Amino acid sequence: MTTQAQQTVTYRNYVNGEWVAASTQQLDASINPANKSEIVGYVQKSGKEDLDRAVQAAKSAQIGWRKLSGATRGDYLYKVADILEKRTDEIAETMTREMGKTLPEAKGETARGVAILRYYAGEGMREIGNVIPSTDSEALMFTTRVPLGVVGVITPWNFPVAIPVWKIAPALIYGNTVVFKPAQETAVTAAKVIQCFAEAGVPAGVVNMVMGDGPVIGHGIAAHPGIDGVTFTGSEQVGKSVGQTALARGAKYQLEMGGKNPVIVLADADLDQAVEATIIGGLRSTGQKCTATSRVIVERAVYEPFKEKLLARVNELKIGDGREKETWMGPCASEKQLRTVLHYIEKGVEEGATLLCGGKQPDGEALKNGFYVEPTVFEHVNSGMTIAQEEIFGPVLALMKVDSLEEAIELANDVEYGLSASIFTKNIGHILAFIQDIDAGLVRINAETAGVELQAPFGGMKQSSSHSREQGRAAIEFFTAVKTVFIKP
Ligand SMILES: NC(=O)C1=CN([C@@H]2O[C@H](COP(=O)(O)OP(=O)(O)OC[C@H]3O[C@@H](n4cnc5c(N)ncnc54)[C@H](O)[C@@H]3O)[C@@H](O)[C@H]2O)C=CC1
Ligand SMILES: O=C(O)CCC(=O)C(=O)O
Repeated sequence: MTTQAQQTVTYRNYVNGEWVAASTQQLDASINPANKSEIVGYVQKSGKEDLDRAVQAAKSAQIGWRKLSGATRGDYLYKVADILEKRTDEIAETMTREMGKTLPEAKGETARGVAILRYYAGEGMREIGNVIPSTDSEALMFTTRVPLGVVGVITPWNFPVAIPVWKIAPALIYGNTVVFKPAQETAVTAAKVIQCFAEAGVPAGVVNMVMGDGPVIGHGIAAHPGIDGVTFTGSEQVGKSVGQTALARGAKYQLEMGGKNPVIVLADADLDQAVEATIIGGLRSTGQKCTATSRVIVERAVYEPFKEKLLARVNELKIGDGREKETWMGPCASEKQLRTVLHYIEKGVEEGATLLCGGKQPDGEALKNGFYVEPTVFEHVNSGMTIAQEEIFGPVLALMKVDSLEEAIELANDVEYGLSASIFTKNIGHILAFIQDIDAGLVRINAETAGVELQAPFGGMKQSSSHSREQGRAAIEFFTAVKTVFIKP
């Protein structure tokens, strides 16, 4: 019989084409949030010296990588995609064990990583500039694009495959080299993604991974003079400090941060469709998506039937280990996240909202060792309450009642964030008003607030992002700089 000690692997940093232990000789255990006594793997707790080596490797590899044709860089990404695709089941299983989302969700995310790699592989063959008529009739004027140089990639734990891939793939295709710092909570999954780059033969130094704590390696990336651009996804507080640190030394930065995403349900909505989208948008991945539905704003005429249908569906959801077939919703990704969610639930009750269902850790022998929380629905929530304003990042929905579309949009916009927003209605006039007036980077009609597509721009308004966009062709704006060229015979 194999023991856990025999099975538990130690994952190393990837620097200059080699798997290396951190100079600190310190490790963290990455644990399974569905069963906190299960160690998924040991990961490096690196120091500044490890980061310096990775930056040096990325710098040395940069010119060689930039000088390859886009098509050749694309061929490497196609190879990475093929390898990731072959390893989908294994990597998805690791993701579920390491951060708790259900296996079908983890498989879907890994498949999305494959599709993103292929999308950006093709990008190596697409145009990178425009010809602009010069006022000099003998001259040729055009724009072209060049890479930034070395890009630092700082990612969270909620999409441990998709987010790193949607940052690393465009960075590489446009000719940058990368220093990647994954969230420590999901560093095993990240290491498996980087194994795919290594196995595909991506040249040494082009992709480097340094695991470690945010304030050490994450901050170190933002502050490092050898890093030309920093792309970050995570909390608003950390994002802003990353942005300020990068700006202070004149580096380019891009931040994707929180959301407080509303769904509006109008009186003429298909209520079954709206309920299903609210459940999926709000509670899939245990509500741990920046695009998750958090506020549910319902017109008075349909409030009661909507609430009844919603509660009936929520009460059916099966909580459990994401590896089990019957499980609909897994645990929170970490103890810290569980504490945050419970804190917000407590705050909701304290501030006078009415708890309709959930609100606590579920009972049951099978669940007592994991970071589980019940899907939770509040009503009588007003905009002044903390649960109506702050990002919870957990399976918590706040119901709010309104009398008109205008009131609904006003309420929806009454937060600091502006990432995604949905409306359920059949009225074209209401749809057009919503598209026009809602403060959100992703505007969704008769669809859940989550559900990002890789070929379209992704990003938010207000405090949700640094006003930049990721994914699709929009990625070229961050990962390259424009040169305007004027040629005269
Ligand atoms: N927009 C999104 O997709 C995400 C939002 N969040 C929000 O953030 C809250 C806290 O989650 P955390 O994991 O603590 O997020 P976080 O913002 O602390 O972590 C995100 C990444 O930043 C790194 N980091 C941490 N401190 C840093 C620093 N001082 N300088 C540079 N990098 C640093 C982390 O190691 C991780 O790689 C959640 O409750 C949720 O509200 C969390 C994850 C993803
Ligand atoms: O909804 C999605 O698929 C992406 C969400 C996201 O980027 C995030 O939560 O960080």
